[in-house]
Amino acid sequence: MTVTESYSPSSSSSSSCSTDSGPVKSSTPLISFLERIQETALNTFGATDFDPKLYIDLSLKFSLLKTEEAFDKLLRLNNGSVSVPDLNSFIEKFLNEAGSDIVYHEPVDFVQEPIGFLPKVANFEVREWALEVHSLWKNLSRRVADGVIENPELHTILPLKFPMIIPGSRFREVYYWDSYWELGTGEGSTYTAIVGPTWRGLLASKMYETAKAIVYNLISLVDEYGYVLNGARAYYSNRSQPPLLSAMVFEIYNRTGDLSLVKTALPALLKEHNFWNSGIHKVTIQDSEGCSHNLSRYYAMWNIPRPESSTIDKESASKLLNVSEKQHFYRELASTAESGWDFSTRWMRNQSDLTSLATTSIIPVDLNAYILKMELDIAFLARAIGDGSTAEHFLEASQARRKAISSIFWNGKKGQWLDYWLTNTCEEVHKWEAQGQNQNIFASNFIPIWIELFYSDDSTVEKLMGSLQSSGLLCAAGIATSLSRSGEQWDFPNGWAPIQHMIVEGLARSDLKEARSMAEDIAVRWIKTNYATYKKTGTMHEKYDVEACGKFGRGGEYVPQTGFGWSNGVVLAFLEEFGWPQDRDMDC
Ligand SMILES: OC[C@H]1O[C@H](O[C@H]2O[C@H](CO)[C@@H](O)[C@H](O)[C@H]2O)[C@H](O)[C@@H](O)[C@@H]1O
Repeated sequence: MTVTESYSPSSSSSSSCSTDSGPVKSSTPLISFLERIQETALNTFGATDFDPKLYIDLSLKFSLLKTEEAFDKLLRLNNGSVSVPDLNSFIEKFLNEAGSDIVYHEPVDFVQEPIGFLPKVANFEVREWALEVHSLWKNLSRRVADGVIENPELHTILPLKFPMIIPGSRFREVYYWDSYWELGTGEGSTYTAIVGPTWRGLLASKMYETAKAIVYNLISLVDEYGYVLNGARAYYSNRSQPPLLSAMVFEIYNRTGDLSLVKTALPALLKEHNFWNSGIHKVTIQDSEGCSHNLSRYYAMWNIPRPESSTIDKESASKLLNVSEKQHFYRELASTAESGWDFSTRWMRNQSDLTSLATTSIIPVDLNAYILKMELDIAFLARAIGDGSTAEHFLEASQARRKAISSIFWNGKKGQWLDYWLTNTCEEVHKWEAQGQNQNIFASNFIPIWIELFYSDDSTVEKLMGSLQSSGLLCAAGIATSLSRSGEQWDFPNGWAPIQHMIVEGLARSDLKEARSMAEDIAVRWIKTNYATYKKTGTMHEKYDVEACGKFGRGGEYVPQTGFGWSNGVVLAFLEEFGWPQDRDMDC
């Protein structure tokens, strides 16, 4: 297989700005205390099966002061450990279990078999399975426990007002970009003619109230913080995640025509747009013809270990010698988490060295495609509520970003958009150089095809299809995220695949018949792999099956992840769009 090469845009990989100087959000005393418990638990229980997030998700039974006093009284050995019985009894007496601050919530709009559910799925076996997947929304539905609203200072979970869908497993809170695939997107409104066929996840399940609740929660985060947090925990407040809120509002509006949602959402979307297009997130770059473009990058407001992974981050940083190198690395770790791709060689100067992460020095293709979508959505939604001047302003912004995406990222020879690496992060205005484009292949290089401005251009679609076909990314479970076998979560063969939804969606909307059939082929692979895994393990909940659909593509090397709300969403969305004929079997 093709091996992704280590990437360094120029010989001067350490720019004069390699020391850390960005903004830092303050942590809370509760988080700092839970990190101490985390550290002690590692020393006491040992590293086997140790999940640091478990400890930062605990909540207090009593005040922080009282809990801290009791913790300080525990008898310690030299290495900072406590006896196992002492630590266990402290935890039992003073802390509530991780996950107890969210409780099951019966979704108000769930019915066993919604009217009009997946009308194009004719095959009985597939319908039955799709109904089981649909019923999984119930397993992932939660609301914040009453105790959190009463005493938020005892919890790291944020007191969201509305019910929520969580990814599942160790992720016991709302995640920003996961929410997009859970929500899926909608079809069948009066606007379908304008936007073309679109998608459904929760919307395929006709759970509009649940979908809206997700969006209202995210809006409340923008109201409070100015952006949507990575996830709804206090320790995620130092960064966001790929910005897909506008896409959610757009899809719900298309489906329900709910103007009051649009009116509430618009001010939040404007705030969010400003967050991504000012300060540290904004990068100005001059193209080869001397035109200046504004684009955006990931950049967390944090330069210490991520609290949910603190013990791991410290270990990863241990080979760095001085404080400023460590701070720089910690910021890169958090900024990579902001990208949603934590972690991947996509962000590393040296494939085998995590400390070479350089996310803040990269202008990412996918982020800018999402922001272009945001601009188009804002223009559309503003027009829907009669705000012509905002609509006009954002239409202009979208035209500028479209030009920027073409000038800075597009590589005609490769037929892909390529991430751009900055050579000197200190410059106010960066000068574009051909060698700044990262030539390595990632699924993100294909994401702009999601946007109508690109999928409506036949010659771009044709080039991109050829490029995708020969990329090596097409696997048994659809599109892999990367070709590198680094062992990182977002690299081959572990790369999670929900983003393939956007590529498939763009191809399916193109006027080219071949593009739609390529999209369907990818969707069929994804569905079959999920089905095979489900049949084998009896669940969609974070199960990996190396052998499922092994005879496709890479012959069993690809490890699909069929857990999580977002897998449910993408399966339902694909079934909604392409259907499943009676005579197509489900065998891999
Ligand atoms: O626990 C460490 C990291 O976990 C999250 O990242 C991963 O799970 C998320 C939830 O499914 C997903 O949105 C993300 O793309 C995954 O990489 C979290 O988002 C990170 O910030 C966190 O450090």
